[in-house]
Amino acid sequence: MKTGVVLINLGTPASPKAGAIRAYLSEFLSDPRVVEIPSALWKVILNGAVLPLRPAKLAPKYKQIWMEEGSPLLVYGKRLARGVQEQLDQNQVQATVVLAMRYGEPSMQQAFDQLREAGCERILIVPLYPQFAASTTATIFERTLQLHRQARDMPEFRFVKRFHHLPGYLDTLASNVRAYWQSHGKPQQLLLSFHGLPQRSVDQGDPYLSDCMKTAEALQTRLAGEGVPIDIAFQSRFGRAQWLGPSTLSVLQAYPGDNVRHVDVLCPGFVADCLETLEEISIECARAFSQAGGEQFRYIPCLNDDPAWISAMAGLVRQHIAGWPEPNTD
Ligand SMILES: C=CC1=C(C)c2cc3[nH]c(cc4nc(cc5[nH]c(cc1n2)c(C)c5CCC(=O)O)C(CCC(=O)O)=C4C)c(C)c3C=C
Ligand SMILES: [Fe+2]
Ligand SMILES: [Fe+2]
Repeated sequence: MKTGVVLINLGTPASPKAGAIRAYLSEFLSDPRVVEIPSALWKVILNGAVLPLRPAKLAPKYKQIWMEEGSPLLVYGKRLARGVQEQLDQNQVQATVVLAMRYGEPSMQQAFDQLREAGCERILIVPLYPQFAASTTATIFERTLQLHRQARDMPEFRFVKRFHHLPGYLDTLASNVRAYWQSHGKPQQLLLSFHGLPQRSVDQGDPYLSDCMKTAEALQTRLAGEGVPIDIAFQSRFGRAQWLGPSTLSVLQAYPGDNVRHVDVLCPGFVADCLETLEEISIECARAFSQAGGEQFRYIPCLNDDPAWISAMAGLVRQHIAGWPEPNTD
């Protein structure tokens, strides 16, 4: 019985131009799991203000972070999928690994077509989000079934809900921070910045905040011997509703007033660098910190294509596909 593995991240525009950004944002922000205000009202705001204005503002930002091979989120995703495939092959684990994006390309539909053509009857879905949120992880689960709504014959699915507790994920993050400090020296403060979420989602039972806090505690435990204080904050607020706080920007702007002038920022909720880390944190937040009197701002990169992270992901995949019973094909 053939097994397929789909590693799925959020998605990113096909090019750093306004037209491609508009197409991507339109698909992303039309997902009712992402923006939960009444759909008739949201359609007016999305088509009347967000889609006409935001792409032009984002285009120069995407251009600044674009790599030779494409958008960083996609480039690192491809490297991760290739690395996981190599590790499974080396260990004689028979599975086909593909990368997909929830919005844009390579699409989830393309991934399922590829796995169906390869004859995969079991599919493991791995959202590339360590912490569960309905707006990121659940929408991938839902889309998986939606894309098979017309199917007369379906594969078996397994869904990985989250992996914030995975030792290989936490250990690699902690050892990267330690290695960074060994090469560059320690800061006065380490700030863990997670992507934000509307406060309402958490009040309604989304476990995202709790997952982020558990991740932060596990990193604090691993880095306790270093003597660097650790704070937690939430970035990338979108829209006017109240989002989880404190906001990364406000924390960074307040540090110099409290005599914290050397800060390192790590974004443990992103497994790959992207617009939110390379532009919002490394450029915008760095500038705001300096304008508030900060002296040294350093951004510690995401796990990206780190070999230890690729091994951790391959291990997670192996754990999930081991012991998956052969379906009765009689
Ligand atoms: C890591 C987890 C993420 C959560 C949780 C999340 C929630 C969330 N995001 C938006 C709106 C936007 N996010 C945007 C970019 C973006 N978001 C994530 C991850 C999470 N989002 C990533 C990895 C990226 C980067 C994509 C890239 O191309 O590099 C954007 C687009 C950029 C912008 O316009 O600022 C928006 C919009 C909402 C509303 C939300 C929860 C409700
Ligand atoms: Fe986001
Ligand atoms: Fe952002």
